[in-house]
Amino acid sequence: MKASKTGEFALIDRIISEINKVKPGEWNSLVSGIGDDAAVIRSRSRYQVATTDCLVENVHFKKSFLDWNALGWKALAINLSDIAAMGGLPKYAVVSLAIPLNTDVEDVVRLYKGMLEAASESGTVIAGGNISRASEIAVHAAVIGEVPARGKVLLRSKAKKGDLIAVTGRLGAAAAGLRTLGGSLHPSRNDADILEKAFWYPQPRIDVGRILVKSGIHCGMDISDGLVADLGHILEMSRVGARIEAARVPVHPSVAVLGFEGLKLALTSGEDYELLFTGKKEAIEKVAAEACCPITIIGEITRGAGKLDVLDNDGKNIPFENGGWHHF
Ligand SMILES: Nc1ncnc2c1ncn2[C@@H]1O[C@H](COP(=O)(O)OP(=O)(O)OP(=O)(O)O)[C@@H](O)[C@H]1O
Ligand SMILES: Cc1ncc(C[n+]2csc(CCOP(=O)(O)O)c2C)c(N)n1
Ligand SMILES: [Mg+2]
Repeated sequence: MKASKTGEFALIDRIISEINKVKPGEWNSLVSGIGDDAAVIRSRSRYQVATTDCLVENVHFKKSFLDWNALGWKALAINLSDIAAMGGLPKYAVVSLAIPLNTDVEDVVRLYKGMLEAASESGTVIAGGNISRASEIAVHAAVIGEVPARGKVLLRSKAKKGDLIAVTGRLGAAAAGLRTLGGSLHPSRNDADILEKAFWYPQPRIDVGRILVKSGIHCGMDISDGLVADLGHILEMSRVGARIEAARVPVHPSVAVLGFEGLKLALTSGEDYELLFTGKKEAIEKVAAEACCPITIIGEITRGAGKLDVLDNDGKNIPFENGGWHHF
């Protein structure tokens, strides 16, 4: 059967079942493997975390609005965000570059300048990589980081009934930025600048990730595919349900002007790379007092296994046919 028919997550399940048949080598050191933002590996008194993600032309961006410096920033930032989503500190990155033969060398330099900005802001060393020619541009990165104290890690499987659900920052700006760059949305010049920047320059929430674990939060992930879809992963892995109040979702001000369409972008469009987490009210208040960005409580974890209700002001369920991005 073709990947386009099975869907992204059924394909990953198939990969998992092949891996589980073999379980080679240091399998016992794996605290948490496939299923979270990064793999967690036991190492002396610490945990190591490892992740990989990529940006591919015509999937994650188009040549028509490509900015090489921004591509470099974003390719590393989306990986740093996965480390942040585990409560980790990034340490080393390796980068695999696929570029067409006629790529300008200065554009590659621009790409690396963008990537190095993200690396130096987060204290990450670019330690190596790979290069290949290709028909379309693709930047793959992998990052290794560490969680300084064993057990103090954010997992998708740790949501508990009665936990409150919270997010960092404001949502929907990256998706509105993509539409602005693609020419299907026409905001004011000022909003266009803000939204395009949100699309190209996501800010990995590494500091907040550390604050979360220090404040007693155990469950978190980053929002790459869309809030509804990503919360779905937490519900599945934690075997719980959730109720969200749409009016509490922090829609980015440059997106809120779009009304219900703006709310839909904030709930289902992804690429904001904010953190989504659950925990006790007191722990979330501790986080809010320390974090450098807004922290908003949007709902509650419930018993109903896998069931997610997004409620409007009248307490009615807002249906979402497609809660987020799927590659297949
Ligand atoms: N080709 C693969 N081989 C092994 N594991 C995979 C593969 N692709 C994905 N996974 C694993 O499946 C899980 C889900 O992957 P996914 O890419 O959706 O997560 P993510 O990187 O956190 O999200 P996003 O890519 O949207 O930022 C992760 O734990 C990931 O490690
Ligand atoms: C040209 C173009 N069309 C659509 C999108 C939207 N998009 C692509 S991948 C993705 C999820 C995150 O990626 P991943 O799951 O690979 O980490 C989203 C929301 C885009 N960025 N560019
Ligand atoms: Mg991924």
